[in-house]
Amino acid sequence: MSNLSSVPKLLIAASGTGGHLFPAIATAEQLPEYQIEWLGVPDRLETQLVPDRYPLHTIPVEGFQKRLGVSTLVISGRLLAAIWQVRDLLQRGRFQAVLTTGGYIAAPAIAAARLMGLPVVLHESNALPGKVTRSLSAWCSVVAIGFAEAAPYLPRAKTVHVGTPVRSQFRAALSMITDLPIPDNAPLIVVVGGSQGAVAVNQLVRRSALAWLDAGAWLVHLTGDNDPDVKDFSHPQYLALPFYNNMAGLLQRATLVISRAGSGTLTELAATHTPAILIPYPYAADNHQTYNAKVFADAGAALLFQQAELTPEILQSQVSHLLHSPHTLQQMANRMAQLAIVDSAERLADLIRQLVNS
Ligand SMILES: CC(=O)N[C@H]1[C@@H](OP(=O)(O)OP(=O)(O)OC[C@H]2O[C@@H](n3ccc(=O)[nH]c3=O)[C@H](O)[C@@H]2O)O[C@H](CO)[C@@H](O)[C@@H]1O
Repeated sequence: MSNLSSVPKLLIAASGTGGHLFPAIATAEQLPEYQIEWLGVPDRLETQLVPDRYPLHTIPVEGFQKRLGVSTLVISGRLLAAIWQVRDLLQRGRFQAVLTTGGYIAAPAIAAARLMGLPVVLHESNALPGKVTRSLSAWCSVVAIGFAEAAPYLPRAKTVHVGTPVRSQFRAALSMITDLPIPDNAPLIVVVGGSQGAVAVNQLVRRSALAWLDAGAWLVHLTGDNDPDVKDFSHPQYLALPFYNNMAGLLQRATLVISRAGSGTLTELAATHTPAILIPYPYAADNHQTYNAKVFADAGAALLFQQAELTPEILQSQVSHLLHSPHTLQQMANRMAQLAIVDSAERLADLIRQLVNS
């Protein structure tokens, strides 16, 4: 029988969106010799994705955001209480290290681990690191970065460029999209708005799509489930879905993707070598999606348009032009492939092993 006390234990603090959870799950899968437990927030996506795989502990952390009527004293009190809870969890569970992917859950996780002298790896997937990463990076043993461009924003941290881990569906032999009736040779445009959908992109696409469809393309439009006008457009070659699971198969089959510029989707586009038109979410914190998109545009893998400057006419003509330019699309696909870091999950897992064993 194995001696449980010799099994290294890792606490993963990752919460919120697919962009924070998928890289952490992919890394956990590369650490089969570890006993892993998860720290998240009640009612967030982790409560659906994690409990089947790892024990999930939750603490309420949304209260750290400065809001009208909530004093700094109250916020500090909540943060201290959360640090205390995490410290208790780390102590009772005899964890040896912490991995976090940023966001509000990262603050108490990093503080508690460092107070106990445990190594902490913070993974930052965006080209412009988030506020929590910028303020707490110096406390972490290592900040693993998805984009090399993030390093100059973290001058006091030890950074290692590992890329961003993708879900296992992107790492296996890619599956086909047999559940969608798309003819084999038809050009396919896919629209993705991040894990929540993007209403403004949806409106632009519906006003531009007819020309692409009439020219023979098919369109899979992942609308999210907050779009009130989703029934406003229909066409035999147009499929609108609130969410789709087999993203690896879909992105690989796509001729061109129109997307927001979240780091998760960008990393997946690189993994499947799929050319893209990127429309950064204009209200993302510190406009970080523009920084992500610029990395891909500067590399020649994608075209970048700010939402404010993009009319349906411009989008329609840009897409039509690309669909008639197979050579340009192939070049963009090649540039996408050059941006992919296929062993990112292994690199991040190795970083954790090195710290725990040092
Ligand atoms: C609005 C906002 O601030 N979003 C941020 C959020 O990303 P958010 O999670 O919203 O967006 P990402 O592009 O990073 O990830 C979306 C994920 O959802 C998946 N998906 C999407 C649609 C669908 O139908 N099926 C599906 O599986 C995508 O394949 C991808 O894996 O955290 C990321 C990581 O910090 C940031 O880079 C993003 O800027």
